[in-house]
Amino acid sequence: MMRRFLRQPGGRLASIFAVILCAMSAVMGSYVYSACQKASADYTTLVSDIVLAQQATPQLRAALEEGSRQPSSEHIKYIDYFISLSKQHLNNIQSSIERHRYLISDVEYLHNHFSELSNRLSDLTQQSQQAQQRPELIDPLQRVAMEVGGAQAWLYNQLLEEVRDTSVQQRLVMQRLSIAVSALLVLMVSAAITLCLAVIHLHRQRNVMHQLMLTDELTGLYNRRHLVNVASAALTQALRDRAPLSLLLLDIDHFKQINDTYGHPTGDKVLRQISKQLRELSRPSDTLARIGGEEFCLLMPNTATHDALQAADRLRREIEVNAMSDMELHANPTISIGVTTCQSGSLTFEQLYSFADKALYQAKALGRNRVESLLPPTEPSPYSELQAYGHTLIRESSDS
Ligand SMILES: Nc1nc2c(ncn2[C@@H]2O[C@H](COP(=O)(O)OP(=O)(O)OP(=O)(O)O)[C@@H](O)[C@H]2O)c(=O)[nH]1
Repeated sequence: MMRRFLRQPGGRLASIFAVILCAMSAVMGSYVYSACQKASADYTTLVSDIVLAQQATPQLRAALEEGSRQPSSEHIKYIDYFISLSKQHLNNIQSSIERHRYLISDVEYLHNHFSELSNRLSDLTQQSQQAQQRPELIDPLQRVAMEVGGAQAWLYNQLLEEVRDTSVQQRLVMQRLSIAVSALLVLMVSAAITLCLAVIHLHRQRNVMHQLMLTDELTGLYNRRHLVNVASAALTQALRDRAPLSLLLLDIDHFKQINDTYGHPTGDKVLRQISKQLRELSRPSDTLARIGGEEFCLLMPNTATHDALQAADRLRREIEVNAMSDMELHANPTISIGVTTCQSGSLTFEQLYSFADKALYQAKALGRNRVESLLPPTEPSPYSELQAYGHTLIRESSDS
């Protein structure tokens, strides 16, 4: 079923569309997922940078207190180390913010505070270097360092609040985006499924239409259009293989009487019943069609006249004996059959049909419920075979 669907151009198109939609959906889904992951990782990095920087401030304060108790160049070096550590943290945070500007909504406002703090830390470094030469300068150094530490703590608190606010907003946006993308995915997949179902439906409709075009509604047998197509191909093949091809024309006898006596619905039932029997009695390789009101045609590839006559007589007898066993008709309907054969010659279907039609006409004229044959002029005569079955061979005037 799937393979048949894919073989159709519409089916292939729908499948390609479905695959493209699914691929697009998967790409969008994974893009949103990785964007969420990246934002969360960037946020964690920035927050941990700020927390580390915040931890350096009390360490500096402790070093200053220790230094003021025992002012020595050793302690001042220690203070200097924490000042440069604070500067390093500040630089890290600045470059982290530069790299992930989207994590903070108002960067410009913080920018001035960063430059001011950076300048003050540079001044503090100079002061601590002077204090290393002159330890008595430890008090002014401590006073300024305390002020800078306060400014640092304020800035980092502000920064954390900013980052948290932005992160909450971004999480909200991401959640909405995820919902929108999920809805879009569902829509796309539904569209792809709907498209595939529509193509399958159209494909089925087309098959039904095709079937209706080739079959007869009442009996379910093939119609004349299909028979002509199959016959043309079979004649070409027969010519190529130099093989015989026979055509039987079957007509129900006195069908008008059946209609008149029992009514049209019974007539239809007779037509269906005879069709069913003809179908059961004919070979699968033969093509059986209803080509007129009560007229049928059986195309028999690879069948010589002798075999075609045998088959025709078998059909005639079966219909006469069994056709209407379950219907209350006064007498079983009978059929007359005209047979012709194309002995690997180059005939058209119309030509072949006219020979079978003439043979049928002869069968009707000779009393009905019988088989007659007529061969194309150039074909060899199966006269001796026909004698054996008690049939009459009608010869073309040109042939006799
Ligand atoms: N019930 C029914 N009758 C149909 C259908 N198609 C054609 N007929 C009838 O078939 C009858 C054919 O009548 P005729 O052509 O005179 O042939 P016949 O009565 O069989 O006589 P012979 O063929 O000479 O034996 C007509 O009455 C048509 O109305 C059909 O689909 N259903």
